[in-house]
Amino acid sequence: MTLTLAPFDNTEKVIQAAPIGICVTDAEGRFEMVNPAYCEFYGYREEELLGQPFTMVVPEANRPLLDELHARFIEGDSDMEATQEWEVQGRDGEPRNILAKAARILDGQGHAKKVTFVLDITERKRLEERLEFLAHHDELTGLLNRRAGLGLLEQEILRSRRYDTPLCVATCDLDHFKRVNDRHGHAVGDSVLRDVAHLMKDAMRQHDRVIRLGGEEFLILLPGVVREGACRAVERLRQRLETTPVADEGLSLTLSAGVAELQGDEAADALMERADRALYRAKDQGRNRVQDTA
Ligand SMILES: Nc1nc2c(ncn2[C@@H]2O[C@H](COP(=O)(O)OP(=O)(O)OP(=O)(O)O)[C@@H](O)[C@H]2O)c(=O)[nH]1
Repeated sequence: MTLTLAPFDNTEKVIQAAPIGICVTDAEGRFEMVNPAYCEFYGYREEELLGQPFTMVVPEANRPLLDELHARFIEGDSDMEATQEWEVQGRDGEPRNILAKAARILDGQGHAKKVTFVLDITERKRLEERLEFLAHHDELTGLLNRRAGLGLLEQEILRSRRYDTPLCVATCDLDHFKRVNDRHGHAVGDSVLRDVAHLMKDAMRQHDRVIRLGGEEFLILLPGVVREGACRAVERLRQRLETTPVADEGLSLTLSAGVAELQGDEAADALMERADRALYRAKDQGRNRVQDTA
């Protein structure tokens, strides 16, 4: 398609009206032209940008790399730069994401410049990151979700076999949680779950992983720990929950737990089943206790 701009050169108007950011940088990477959309996106006035190095809108750590890429593009053979994603920052310092595509152009004296087209993809990026997070985490508590947790258990089993190290699991279930919902409403129930999740993560060691299996049921993976050690750790958690009021209402909650240590060539579901059986025993025996599979 041929675009005819004659008899007048309307390029300037087209650039000014473009809804995407456009800038021209000289061989040293200084701004020579910025259009209104570019200024608006970064929160600077035109006169604040002109003559400045374009790296003023990228995080400090990336400046040397971007300077080098700019110089290489200006001196190189290719007239078009592939579309790339970058993290940038405007006047307010907030990180944003852009898609940038660039072309090399020549001025009247034959000097090479770079024209860059900038598309704001911050929202899309945030949405992608959120979807990625939600694929592996439970939205209410931020803990790993069931699918991710069971995947992790499979990995921990492989690791335990390869390095011949122990591995324990604990299935935990809040006691009489239904009463919280019934007496205080679902929103308070949600707050309780959030606080309990936070307490569980805080009470366990860094290498332990806390997973929300669903409802008021959690799974803790304790790699490198034998059954007695795992029981002690989960007992500490039980005591801590018992003595820590949760949610704005300061409610007292307790939990029951079943602990099992991986045996021989046991599969993940068999290990979980043994932990579950211990949990049922803890419930049967009056709740608010930790049972193991001995
Ligand atoms: N607020 C809230 N409640 C939930 C959520 N998921 C599950 N529940 C509730 O958790 C309750 C679980 O009840 P039960 O399975 O009877 O267990 P329990 O009352 O804790 O009794 P025991 O386990 O026998 O001690 C049900 O009322 C569910 O509706 C959630 O995400 N938010």
